[in-house]
Amino acid sequence: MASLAFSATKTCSTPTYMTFFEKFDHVKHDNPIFWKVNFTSNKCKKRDLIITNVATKPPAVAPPAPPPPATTTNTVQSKRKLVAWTSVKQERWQGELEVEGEIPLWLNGTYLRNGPGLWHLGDYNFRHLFDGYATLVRLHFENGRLIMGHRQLESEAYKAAKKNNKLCYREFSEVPKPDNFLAYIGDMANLFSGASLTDNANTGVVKLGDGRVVCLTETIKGSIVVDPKTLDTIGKFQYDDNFGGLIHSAHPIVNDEEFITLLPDLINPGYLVVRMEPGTNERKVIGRVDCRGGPAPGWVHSFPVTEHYVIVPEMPLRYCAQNLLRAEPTPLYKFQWHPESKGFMHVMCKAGGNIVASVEVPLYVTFHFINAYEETDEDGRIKAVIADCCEHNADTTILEKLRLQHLRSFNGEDVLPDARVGRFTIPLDGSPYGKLEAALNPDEHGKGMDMCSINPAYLGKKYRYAYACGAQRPCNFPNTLTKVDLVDKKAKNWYDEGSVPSEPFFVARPGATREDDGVVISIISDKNGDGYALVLDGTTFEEIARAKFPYGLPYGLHGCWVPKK
Ligand SMILES: CC1=C[C@H](O/C=C(C)\C=C\C2=C(C)CCCC2(C)C)OC1=O
Ligand SMILES: CC(/C=C/C=O)=C\C=C\O
Ligand SMILES: [Fe+2]
Repeated sequence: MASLAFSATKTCSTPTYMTFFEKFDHVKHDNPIFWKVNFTSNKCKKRDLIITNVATKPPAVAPPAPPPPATTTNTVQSKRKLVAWTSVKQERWQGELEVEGEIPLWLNGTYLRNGPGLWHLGDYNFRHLFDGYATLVRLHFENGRLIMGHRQLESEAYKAAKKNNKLCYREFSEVPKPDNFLAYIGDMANLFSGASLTDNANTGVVKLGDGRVVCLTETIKGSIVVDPKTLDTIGKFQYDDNFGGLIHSAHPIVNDEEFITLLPDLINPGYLVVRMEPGTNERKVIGRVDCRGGPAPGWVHSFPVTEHYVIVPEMPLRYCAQNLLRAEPTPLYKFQWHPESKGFMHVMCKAGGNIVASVEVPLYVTFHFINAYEETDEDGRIKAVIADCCEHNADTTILEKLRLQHLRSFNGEDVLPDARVGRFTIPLDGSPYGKLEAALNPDEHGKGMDMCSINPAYLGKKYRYAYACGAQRPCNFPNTLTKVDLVDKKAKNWYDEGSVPSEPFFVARPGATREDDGVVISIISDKNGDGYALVLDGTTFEEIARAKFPYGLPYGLHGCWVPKK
């Protein structure tokens, strides 16, 4: 494997992590290049980042393209096209960025974002967005300054793939090819035991109440603890309980008090609702929901909670054991669409595990719930639960639209399926049906709606604002940032033509009393192949700062905030 050396030097007298020299493994398809990162100004407020190609190391085999000239300054050689859907350029990088605009001085802490950033092994290209090996990105904000870093997560799946230069574990859509029939039989056995499933925790990253930072995916074994300062992989998060099972929701509800998740039961269709306290690794049962439809539980990529309840969605897009066993992906991957099985929403009491409502709702497709809350009558009695999600109009084609080939081949056609803020109203008076309606006119956000966040202080409570990716059409992927006002039923949109923004992440100003008093952070891949961190004002949704990366980064999924201690 070729290697890459980085030297980042600076003259300013601050953190030691700013000066480093490391040798990194470099993904095969890029030329080995030495980059020198210089901070030419030692004024701590404003600095100039000059990225200079200082040397090119002759590779063992002639490179496919000539190396960039040795004297180029202020430029990074790029292919001048969107890099959101191409593998990350190298294992890791860290350095301070030049900030345009003003980062609020109160914004002190670290935004971490996880996502599938490496989609090939040698000449073999993965097919689906969700297959890539996890790339962590770190934006460390301190006194108006910004230090960026990225690094590959050292999961067993990633390490084995690098070592053997082939896929060794089952990813979202990719399955290792058995060498012979005996290996095929072994693989089937490993599938049932979970041994062949990936631990490539490429979906999200959460900060537990005890400070541990854990990367997650849909497989339980893909829970991996990382160091938020260095992005080092610390090791597996071992759950100290006997639930077994192979999968959980990719989006647990996490705050300083608890970690709640759903464990789908594929044998007796249902879900176990479990809770883990900070400082422990032991999940305890809150209760169980039996599915009302079949033949398997609905996919629970995420779920919402209110102050008193856990809402368990039973989506007609259900896990599918046959598809799990297939070597080649189906259009719905590990799932199957069962409109005849209907869709349901169940409401479980957090305290006792009893089910207080279980209603049939219109068919729906969602990855992400936004939030939920309890609606009370004049006497303060809870009469309904409201649950909002990014809803794809009960159309499953979004899963196919996230194939890399599709994402990489935008030709100006408007091919992103419509989505909306789907608002469920779940009555608690014993009525058998719940409602599902658009919370606002989807034209407000271009009929694109996914990758959402809220002010975390409003988790489970009546709230007004949601942040998400929307659409400015024509497009093949959500390409705007949108702030949705669920009371005025209006949206404010940010758009940069040809760019792909990642999930907008809200961070509240310490001491804030207004829901939208804070900033929204997103990472942008632009049409020139560059990338930058963007900070918007949470209230006006206007840009307040941006900081360009040395090179564009691949698209990423979900993030978390680690406040400065
Ligand atoms: C979204 C999203 C994709 C990514 O999924 C990763 C894996 C490996 C998922 C695997 C599976 C399912 C999606 C369904 C059931 C079985 C299993 C193979 C575990 O993680 C995400 O969050
Ligand atoms: C990127 C995405 C879903 C991610 C799941 O974690 C959906 C985009 C759709 O419009
Ligand atoms: Fe997700």
